[in-house]
Amino acid sequence: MNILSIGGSDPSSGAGIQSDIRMFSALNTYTLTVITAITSQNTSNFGIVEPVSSKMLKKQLESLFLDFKIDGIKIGMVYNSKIIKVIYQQLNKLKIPIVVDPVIKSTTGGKLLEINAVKDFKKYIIPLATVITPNKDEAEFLSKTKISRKNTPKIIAKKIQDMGAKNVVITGIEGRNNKISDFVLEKNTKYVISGEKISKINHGSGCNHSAAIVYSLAKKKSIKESLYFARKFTYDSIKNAKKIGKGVLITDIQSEDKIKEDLSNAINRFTEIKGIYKNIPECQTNFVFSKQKPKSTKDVLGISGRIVKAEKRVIVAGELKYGGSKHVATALLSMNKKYPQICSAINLKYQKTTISKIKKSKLIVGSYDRSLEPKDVKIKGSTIKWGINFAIKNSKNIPDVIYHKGDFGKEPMIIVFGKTPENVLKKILKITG
Ligand SMILES: Nc1ncnc2c1ncn2[C@@H]1O[C@H](COP(=O)(O)OP(=O)(O)O)[C@@H](O)[C@H]1O
Ligand SMILES: Cc1ncc(COP(=O)(O)O)c(N)n1
Repeated sequence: MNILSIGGSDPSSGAGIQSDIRMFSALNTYTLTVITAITSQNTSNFGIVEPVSSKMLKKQLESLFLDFKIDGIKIGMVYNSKIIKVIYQQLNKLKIPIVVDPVIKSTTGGKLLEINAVKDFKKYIIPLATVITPNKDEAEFLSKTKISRKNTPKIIAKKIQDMGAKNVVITGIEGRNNKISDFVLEKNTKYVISGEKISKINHGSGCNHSAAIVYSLAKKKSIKESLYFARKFTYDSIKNAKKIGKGVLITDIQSEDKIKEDLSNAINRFTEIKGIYKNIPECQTNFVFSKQKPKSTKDVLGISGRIVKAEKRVIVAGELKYGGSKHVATALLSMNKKYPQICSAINLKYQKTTISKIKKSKLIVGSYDRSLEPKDVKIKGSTIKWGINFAIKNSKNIPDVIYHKGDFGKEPMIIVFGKTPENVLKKILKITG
């Protein structure tokens, strides 16, 4: 998936284009970027702004539209009227989700939109928005109305919707009991997404929120699903905010989320492989991905249920959890001990046809014979560890696949290994179907 972020450069990478690259990368998404302005800022102070020329902006956009399929666009800092008009000319005919984050002032007080550009912002940028995400201050500023008992968030959101945005989210409305809420106005419905307020002053949460929304919309999720996803994503990024500079904290995403995201994407794609149900064994399938240097199955993410066969479909029963898999995770741990770069694995049904496809596809295959298993291994219940080590010892290179033909009362099995779930998936595509 390719997402385009149009916005300002923040050299401290806490917000703007650089923050978007970090966030989209954490979501496993390729980021295209068009810079509207260069800023000098850090976590304490905002310096100066140098907008790019209309010509430079137009050329950047054209070069991307000529080359890439773009699945969604995020618009952040636009700064002046000239920039606004070029963006409008280039984007107004597009039929992909566009999320507008109306950045007006930075957390550190810098001006991100010239006062005399506000009119054009309303005229040209707001109507491009599939979703617009003003925070409370920005919503009040754009609607020229203070939120009060009389002027509810709904009234203010409606004013912004009337400027042309399809869906409006007013973020960061603080409530009682340490709650922070986002008010949502879709075309025909309104709702509030509420949650716990984290007491951290941070830089980047608004950028992360709009980035996560466009990511989810580009994946064809509904507005509501995307907003819930973005809220959770942003919450995690604030929770994980770090003191990198001397001033405000910079939001970040834990790498665990990346592990989850990568595995979850691969599992979804696995379930969509045509005819894959034929490769699910009686004991069902698990797909795992470990942290670096895993010590136990607790460091291995897997499905707490299994991927199960339901007639000619496969479905994921259970959720992703560390420690969610026992058998496949144990096999992976043995493999990872010898080859630390191998962090992902899946088990598939043993079939002679699959083995011959594996051999033809030039993948490296190892195997073990459970009937040769020493008695003490059986008693200790460490069959998998013994088997994988046996197969590794007898293989000159890193095995892509290890299988065994079963034993009395034990189902034969194939395990495919790889560095990442994506890597495992590529191998599966070679040997199934
Ligand atoms: N301290 C906080 N604790 C939890 N969630 C927050 C906090 N601050 C903002 N959010 C949430 O983060 C998302 C981004 O909003 P916000 O930070 O208000 O945007 P902006 O950076 O434009 O001010 C929203 O979903 C908002 O509710
Ligand atoms: C280039 C650029 N774009 C956006 C923001 C707003 O982010 P924040 O409100 O977190 O300062 C920023 N500071 N700089």
